[in-house]
Amino acid sequence: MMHYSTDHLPMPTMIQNLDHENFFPGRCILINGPVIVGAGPSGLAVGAGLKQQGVPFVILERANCIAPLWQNHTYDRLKLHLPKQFCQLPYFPFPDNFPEYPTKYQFLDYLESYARNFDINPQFNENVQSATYDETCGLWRVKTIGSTDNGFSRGEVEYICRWLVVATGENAEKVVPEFEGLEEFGGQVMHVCDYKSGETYRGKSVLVVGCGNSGMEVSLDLCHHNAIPSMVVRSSVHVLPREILGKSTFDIAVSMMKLFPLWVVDKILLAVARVVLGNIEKYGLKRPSKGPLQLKNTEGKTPVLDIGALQKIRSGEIKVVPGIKRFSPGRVELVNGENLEINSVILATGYCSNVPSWLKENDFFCRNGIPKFSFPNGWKGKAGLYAVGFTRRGLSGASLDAIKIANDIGRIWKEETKHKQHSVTVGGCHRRCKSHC
Ligand SMILES: Cc1cc2nc3c(=O)[nH]c(=O)nc-3n(C[C@H](O)[C@H](O)[C@H](O)COP(=O)(O)OP(=O)(O)OC[C@H]3O[C@@H](n4cnc5c(N)ncnc54)[C@H](O)[C@@H]3O)c2cc1C
Ligand SMILES: NC(=O)C1=CN([C@@H]2O[C@H](COP(=O)(O)OP(=O)(O)OC[C@H]3O[C@@H](n4cnc5c(N)ncnc54)[C@H](OP(=O)(O)O)[C@@H]3O)[C@@H](O)[C@H]2O)C=CC1
Ligand SMILES: O=C(O)C(=O)Cc1c[nH]c2ccccc12
Repeated sequence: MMHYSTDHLPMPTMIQNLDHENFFPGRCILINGPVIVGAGPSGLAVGAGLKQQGVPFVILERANCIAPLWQNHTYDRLKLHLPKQFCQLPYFPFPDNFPEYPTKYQFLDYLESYARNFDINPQFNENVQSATYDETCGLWRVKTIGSTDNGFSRGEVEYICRWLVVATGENAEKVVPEFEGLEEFGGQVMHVCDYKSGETYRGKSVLVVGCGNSGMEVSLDLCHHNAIPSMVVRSSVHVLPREILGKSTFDIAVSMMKLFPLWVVDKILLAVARVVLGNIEKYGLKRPSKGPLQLKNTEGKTPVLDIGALQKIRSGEIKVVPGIKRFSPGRVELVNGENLEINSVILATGYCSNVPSWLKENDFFCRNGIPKFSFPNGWKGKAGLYAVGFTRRGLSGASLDAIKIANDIGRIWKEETKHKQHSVTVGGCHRRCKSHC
């Protein structure tokens, strides 16, 4: 049993307000405080802010660990591609000995100590199936299917709460496009979220579909393992050097954004990229018509911060190819008519939010599972609904959301519980924020 100590009593009386039509047959738990869905960096950061203010909460996580995206769905050599000061979570800095670009293992160690430091204990193996606002009682009803570590069902549970914090991320599900003939291809096909290293691809021809940061970095990793990657660039891509004269391009862009409008910063970035990288269009890497930051802001498409793939493209070790027409046994036909013999396919075709599949709400989130209002207005909805980590600003954007959300809930919590202070501390005992019904 999780233990959430709090000085505030649960509110069992509210349960009586739930109407009978919405009667739930499974276990039903009233949460005295917010329910946070997702124990990635965003959910942990909100949890830390709430802990600091003494607000009890529950984090529901479908996986059996914190930050499963980082633990289970990233490749071995991954490093953060933004400098460390843009990737640390609120109230708890990275250790001083971390390098400028921490490895994923260092980042994971940090997240573990973050959770430990704030005594955050998510409820693991709780997959949220639906969340509905019940207007009759003014509470959120969050239904989960629980499982054991071996995958056996533990049945359904309904959590009832006043505040719901959506922290399921922009990368909750892999995007797997359909391709003609892929079922006849016969070789190994995997999404990049399951790729660990190029070790098993030595000497093999691998088609990497997609040229975002994943496609580029996996192609580079394949080169390091003497595999032969061909990378599909079906439309366009912005590649920027990760550093300019030893200083982080991202850091430079952030500084420039304080002085100039976005389009000016984009023009400067592109001019500098042209000097540092040369004309990349001659390698098949057409640049989008929108600038890199404008594209990130409007469409969420992250520019590639090059860590070495471009050099391999120049040398021909990574072959850039156009879009896919169809697959056939052991081969792929491209839109330019070229036909390649390949052993495996790695789909670096991106990720998407899963919010529309479970959150029953039409006002705050768009159909693509991202809040309708962009930064800085997309963190708070109506009726106690919040969203963290959906501003297309990476970990630093998530941290900003988390601070605002924790402070907002903390403020309301303090106001509303002020008058109860005397009655709840009777006996000075700690109480759990959960009550069962
Ligand atoms: C490979 C990769 C590298 C990246 N590198 C950087 C970087 O260097 N710097 C940077 O700033 N950003 C980076 N990002 C962006 C990335 O989005 C963030 O780093 C970060 O993981 C976002 O945190 P999050 O908590 O919002 O989402 P996530 O880490 O995805 O966490 C969301 C959590 O919600 C859980 N969940 C989802 N649906 C449900 C459900 N229905 N019920 C219960 N739980 C659910 C998931 O299991 C997951 O644990 C990178 C992304 C990827 C994919
Ligand atoms: N070191 C790091 O910190 C890393 C960070 N990341 C981050 O993770 C996030 C996800 O990145 P990533 O996984 O690269 O996903 P992206 O969404 O950035 O890229 C997806 C790519 O797949 C292509 N694609 C999609 N469908 C098809 C199709 N049917 N045929 C051909 N190509 C297709 C897209 O092309 P099109 O543009 O034409 O749609 C695009 O090039 C990003 O925010 C990224 O920055 C990822 C890896 C490493
Ligand atoms: O790494 C990512 O995917 C991020 O979302 C971090 C990020 C936010 N804004 C950017 C602009 C350029 C490159 C990376 C990012």
